[in-house]
Amino acid sequence: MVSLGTAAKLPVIDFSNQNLKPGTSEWDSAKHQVQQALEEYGCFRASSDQVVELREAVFGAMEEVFDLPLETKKLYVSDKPFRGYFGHPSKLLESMMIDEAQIAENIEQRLTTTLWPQGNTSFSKTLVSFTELSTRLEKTIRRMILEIFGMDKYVDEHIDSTNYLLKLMKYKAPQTSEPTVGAVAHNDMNTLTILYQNEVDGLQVQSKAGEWIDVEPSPDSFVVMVGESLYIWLNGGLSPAYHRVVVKGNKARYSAGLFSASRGGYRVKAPEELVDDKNPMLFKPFDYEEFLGFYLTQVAPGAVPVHHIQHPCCPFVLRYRLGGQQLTHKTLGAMADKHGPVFSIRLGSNKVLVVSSWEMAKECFTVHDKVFSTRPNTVASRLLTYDSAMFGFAPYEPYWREMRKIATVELLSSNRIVKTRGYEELEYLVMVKYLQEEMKSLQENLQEVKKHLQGKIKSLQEKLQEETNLQ
Ligand SMILES: O=C(O)CCC(=O)C(=O)O
Ligand SMILES: [Fe+2]
Repeated sequence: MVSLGTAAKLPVIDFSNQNLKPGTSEWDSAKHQVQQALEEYGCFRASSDQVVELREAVFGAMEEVFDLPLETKKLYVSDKPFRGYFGHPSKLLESMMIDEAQIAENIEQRLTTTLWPQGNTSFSKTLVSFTELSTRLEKTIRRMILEIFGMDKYVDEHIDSTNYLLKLMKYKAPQTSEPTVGAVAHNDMNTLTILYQNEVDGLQVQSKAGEWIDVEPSPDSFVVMVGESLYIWLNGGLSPAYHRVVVKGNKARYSAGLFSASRGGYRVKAPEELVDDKNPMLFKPFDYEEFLGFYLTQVAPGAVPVHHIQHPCCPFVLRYRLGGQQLTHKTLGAMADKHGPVFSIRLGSNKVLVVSSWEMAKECFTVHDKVFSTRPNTVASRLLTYDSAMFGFAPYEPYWREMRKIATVELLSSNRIVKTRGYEELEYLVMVKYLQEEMKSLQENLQEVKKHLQGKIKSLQEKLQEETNLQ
C-alpha cells in the first residue's frame, strides 16, 4: 500500500516582487533562502501574488481542455518524443505538452487551433499568461542558482538554450480513500520544474532521510524542483527532487507544469570551473533531446510514453524501467555501447553502477576496492541491525575493520575452528532435529498451510494486477 507523507512543510520563499533585481539585498536574501531549501530538499514553494489572479482561469482552461472528447484530444500530436496528448481510459493521468511554450504563438497555433478549429482565444490567453509568469520565475531562480555557484557568466548561454515545455495534467479521481499512485516516484530529467496545482493534494517529495513529505497545495504558490539536467550541469552540486503523485478521493487533480529543458543540439556539460582534481566530472555530457530519442528506441522500445518525465534517463544518471520489451542484459549492452563501460542507472529508488568490461571490473576491485568494500546504508539495515552495527551491514570504516579483525582472529582462525568444532557439530544436530520436528508438524498442518498460502498468493496477484493497471 502507498503510504501518506509526513506533515513536514517545504520552505516557502516569496517571489511576488516583480522588480526583484540582482544585487539588491532583497535578491540576496531570497537567493540565500533558495540555496538553503535546495540543499535540503531539492525543491521549495515559491509564493506569488500574481498567480492567484490567474488561478480560476488556469484551472477553468484545464477542465475545458480535458473535458473535450477523447477523439479530439488525440488530434494533438507531435513528431518529437513524449510531446502531444497522452492518456488512456485505464490510467489516472492524462497530459498534454507544448514545446517552446514561451513563444506565445506556439500555444495558439499548435494546441488551440488543433483542438478548436473555430478558435478559443480565452484558452490561449490564459495559457500564455501562465507561461509568461512561470517562465519569468524560472529565469529568476535559475539566475540565483548560477550565482550561488559563482557561475553568473553562464546565465545568458543557459537561458538562450532553453526550451520551456508547458505540460497540462489531469489525474482523474480514483474514487477510493486508499492512496493511489498517479505518477510513480521519479526525478525530473529536465533543468527546473515549476508546478501549479488545484486544491486536490497528491504531490510528495522525498526528504534526505527517505520520508515522503506531502506538498500541500496552496493557491498562491508554485512548487519549484531541481531536475537531473541541472544536477549534471552543476557536477552534482544540487540534488534533484525525488517525487511522486499519490491521489485519493473523488475529485480530479489538475496540475500545470513548466519544465525548462535544454534544446536539442546543446550539450549539458559541467563547466570547467566546477571540475578539478578533487571534483572530477561526474557525468558524461549529453544532449537532452538526443537522449529522449535514445530512450524511446533503445531503452524502452514500444514504451507508452504516458509521461516523459516518468521514464527519464540520461547517460549517466539514468532511470529505466525493467520489464520493457527487450531483455535487460541486451538493454544494458546497448547502453554500454553508447555510453561506455561504466555508467550508473537508477533501479527504483536505488542508484546502481553498471560495469561492463573486465578491465573496469578489475579497477573496481583493485585500485578502488575501498570504495566498493562498503555496504549501502539502507533504512532496513539501520532499523534491523541496530543502526548498522552488525558485522555484515556496517559501513566500511574503523568500526567495521575492528570487527573484521576480531572475527578473523577470534572466530575464523583455524585454531579457533578446531577448538569449537564440537560445539558446531552439536549445533548442527540440534538444528537438524528441530527441522525434523518442524517438518512433522508442518506435514500435519499441510492442508491448512496450503490454503493459507493460496489465499496470500491470490491477494498478492490482485495487488500486483492493481499496481500494473495504475502504472
Ligand atoms: O502532477 C504533478 O504535480 C507533478 C507531475 C510530475 O511530477 C511530472 O510531470 O514530472
Ligand atoms: Fe516530475
